Amino acid sequence: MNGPLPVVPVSILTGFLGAGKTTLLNRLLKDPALADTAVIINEFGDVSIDHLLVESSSDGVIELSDGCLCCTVRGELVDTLADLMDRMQTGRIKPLKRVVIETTGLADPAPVLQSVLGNPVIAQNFRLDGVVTVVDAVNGAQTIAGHVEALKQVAVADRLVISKTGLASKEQLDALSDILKDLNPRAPIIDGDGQEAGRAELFACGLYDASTKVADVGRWLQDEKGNGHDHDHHHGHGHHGHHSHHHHHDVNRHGSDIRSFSIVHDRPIEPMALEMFIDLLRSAHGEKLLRMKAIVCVADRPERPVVLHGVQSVFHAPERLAAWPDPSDRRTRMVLITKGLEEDFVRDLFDAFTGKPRVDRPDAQALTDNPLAVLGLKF
Ligand SMILES: Nc1nc2c(ncn2[C@@H]2O[C@H](COP(=O)(O)OP(=O)(O)OP(=O)(O)O)[C@@H](O)[C@H]2O)c(=O)[nH]1
Repeated sequence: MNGPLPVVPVSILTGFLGAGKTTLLNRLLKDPALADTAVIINEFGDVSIDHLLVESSSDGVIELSDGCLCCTVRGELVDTLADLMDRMQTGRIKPLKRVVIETTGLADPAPVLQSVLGNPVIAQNFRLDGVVTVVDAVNGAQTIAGHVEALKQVAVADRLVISKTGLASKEQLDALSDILKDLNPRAPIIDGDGQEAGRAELFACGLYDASTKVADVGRWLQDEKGNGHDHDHHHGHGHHGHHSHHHHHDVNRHGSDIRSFSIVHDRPIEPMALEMFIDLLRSAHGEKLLRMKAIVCVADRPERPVVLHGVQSVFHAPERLAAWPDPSDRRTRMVLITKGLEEDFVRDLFDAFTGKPRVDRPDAQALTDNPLAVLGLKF
């Protein structure tokens, strides 16, 4: 007869939108020491792209449905962990050595931590091993100043990984390190490009201990106690699919002007049109574009999709994949998270460049001649 299964360590990988969580995770999953790890990812938006981009040799990637882990999907996280335990106990999956939960970039980590720490059933089988927070070297300081979630993500961390160090100046890096040390004096700061960030040990933090963090962390966790998943938990992500209609908007959670939406397009897009669409969006509204993630069918090589990542005004170099992750679905999918930028505006812009005729909107030529036309400005 088998004895009880060992308690499985759970790591939380967090960090603001586009900080580099999935990139780090992909690197870490190559470490053989992380075989038998289940990865739970949670993505904003009704069209998911992340699961296509997490490279895992096994089918150990579990995607939580649309919504944010710290709000609507919190109950689903508890159910997923319970289900994993059930599958291990009944021998349907091999015993797991670790579970990694990658949160959405807007997740407030306190309720996520509380789900693992505070649920009696979960606590019998899983223990919170640590929180690894990725901070973007270029946008980090500004993001922490502008978004309370980013600040909390830093404060609760056991380890802080600075990503994109190669894109930042020494001054930027020094200033960011000072901010991080202020918010979380005990967490080691790790260079995301270094060897240490790519090894399984990054996750082995020891039992999570809120008392080693700044005093606020204990209070946040305390505040979350009693906030069960079926409560009337307010949030303000706005329009992300079927969850949004029965939720109140709470500016304290994520800001009422934050929107998440997606664009799906089923014809290949001309490279020039794509470039102009991105260029106009970025140059006119970069600061309102918190995140853009896309897998695009480009007309020059429709069999090899292009992956695009925008993080505020920074657009990373596009990547051509060798093939479609799921060959049966070659549609362009784009997920955007914006702050103070309306969905209709972005859709109109996209339609203008992809040739959808609209009588009442400027077309691509009009926009290229006069980009301000799209702003709806009248002179
Ligand atoms: N140059 C450079 N680019 C990076 C680094 N880390 C991430 N990126 C790029 O940043 C973009 C966003 O990276 P992701 O790993 O998708 O970020 P994420 O935090 O998972 O994003 P969300 O899940 O949307 O919040 C991608 O284009 C990455 O290639 C880094 O260390 N250096």
